[in-house]
Order: sequence, then C-alpha cells, then structure tokens
Amino acid sequence: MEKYQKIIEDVYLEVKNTPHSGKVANYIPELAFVDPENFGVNITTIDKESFGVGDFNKKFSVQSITKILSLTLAYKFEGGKLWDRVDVEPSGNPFNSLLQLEADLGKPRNPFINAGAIVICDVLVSHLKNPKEDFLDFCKEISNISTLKYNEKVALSEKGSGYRNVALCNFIKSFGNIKNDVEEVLDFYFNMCSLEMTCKELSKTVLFLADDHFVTHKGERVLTMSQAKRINAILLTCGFYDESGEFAFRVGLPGKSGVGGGIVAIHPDQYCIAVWSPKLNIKGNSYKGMLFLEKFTSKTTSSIF
Ligand SMILES: NC(=O)CC[C@H](N)C(=O)O
Repeated sequence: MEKYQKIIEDVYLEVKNTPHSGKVANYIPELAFVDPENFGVNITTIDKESFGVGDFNKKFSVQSITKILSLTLAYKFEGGKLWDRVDVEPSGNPFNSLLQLEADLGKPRNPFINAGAIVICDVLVSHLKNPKEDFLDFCKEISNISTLKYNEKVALSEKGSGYRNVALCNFIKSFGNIKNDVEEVLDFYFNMCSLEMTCKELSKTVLFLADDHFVTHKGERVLTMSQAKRINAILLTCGFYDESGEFAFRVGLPGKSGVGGGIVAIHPDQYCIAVWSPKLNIKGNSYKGMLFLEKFTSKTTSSIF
C-alpha cells in the first residue's frame, strides 16, 4: 500500500488543481444538485488495506457502476446461457443509443450499455422474488456493507425523465428479449442505478473481481475465476461505452463509469480503485476521474499491460 499512497496524494492535488472541464449530468434532474467540486479517491488492495483522499467518504449515486453487480448476479443465475440474451461486443455508440438494436434484432451489444443493462434487469426480475430487496441484499453480502441503500429521490427523478430507457425497454420487448412487464423491469432498473456508495465502499465492493481467492463474509465465492475473467474482459472492452478504447489506452485497467461521476477500476491480483468527480466529458465519463487514473497508473506503472 505504501507504494501507492504518496502517488495518490500527489496525483490527487495535481488533478484537483487542473481547470475543470465537463458538465454535471442533468438529464436526471436530481443529479444536477450535486456539488461539482466533490473529488475523492480510494484504493483497496486484495489484502483489504484501504487508503483514501479528498471526498472518499461521501456517498454519491453510482449509477451505471451498479451494472457490474447486476451482471454478476445474472451470470450466477444463468451461466453461459446469459450470452444468448446479450452480446459481449463493444458498441462504439453512446450508452443510451437505440441505433444498433433494430439491426441486431433486440439483442444488445453488451451488458453495460443501457439496452444491455435493461435486459440484465429483466433476467433478474425473472429470478428474484422481490427484485429490489433481493438485489440490495446481494450487494450487501458481496460488499459486507449492511448500510447500502438506494436513493429513492434519484430513482423517482429518473423514472419521471428516463424517456430513452422507456423507449429502449419497449423496443427490446417488441423483439421478445424482455420477458417481464416493461414497467416492472424499468422500476427495478431505475432503483438499481440509484444505489449510493462512497469511493471507499465502492473500491471494497468490487474486490471479488480482483482477488482470485475472494470469499464473502459468509465464506462463499461470488464467481468462478473464469467467470471473473470474463467480467473483467467486458469491463475493459465495454465499461466506458464509446470511450472504452480511450480508457484502455490511457489507463490500462478494466473499469466502469457512471453518470454520477464515479469510476471504479480493477487491477486483477492487486487492487480496486474508485474515483469520484461529478463533471463528465462528452461521452458521459468523469473528466477528472479519467485524468486521475491515467496519471495514477502511469506513475505507479501498474496496469494490466
Ligand atoms: N451511464 C450511466 O450511468 C447511465 C445510467 C442512467 N441511470 C441512465 O440510464 O441513463
């Protein structure tokens, strides 16, 4: 851990003082109220050592980052059959795009674009008795954080304005790739996206993707090693939408962003690192989050390449 601390502190100050670029997401009205100056970083190593700077203990809306956890649970339920419903190819299009779905007959390119994440929610609605509660319990179990919560205001705010997601869900249903009631699937999707975590909590929660020997506090494995490898592969190729190539090029780690301004990145066999800075670049990824991670992996020479 020591080798990372000083570099995290230095890079944090350097990036904090970089002129702001980008905009806070406001298409979900409730997200626009967040203070754009928030900036936090936290690293957790596979030995469970943790180190944070700045606003690393403030909760924020993790949004699409939760899609790592919903994919994980759906993969546990379905195994390889899951890939009949959703593909594993980068889309090269914005996260909320409808474009490819018609040509692809309602099969989303990957589980991290909204279309794919909505299909994953449908899979979970089919398997879970009380999707919202049961999914939250799963998140609590793998993170060992019993206080995790959805933010109802954020969920309702997106429910009242998420027209593209409503369109996506209906469109996919017209191809038969949504099995449940559209309303129910979307309600679950909006709640899932409204999950809140701190950088510290987030970097701890995804440790199961970094540590080959990870077991929950109940002594259970989350995924097999081969399944974890596959999720990391999809994170590397699809975790940042049409900026996934750029993220791999600049940072060199699998990871996932959310429009709340969070990014979590995974260094298999070493650590997970979470960054939060709400202003987003044009692709919907945190501007300072990406800049921080680029400098961090360059200065520590720790990437998967
Ligand atoms: N990239 C994101 O974080 C998008 C999530 C958001 N809830 C949406 O569906 O638009």
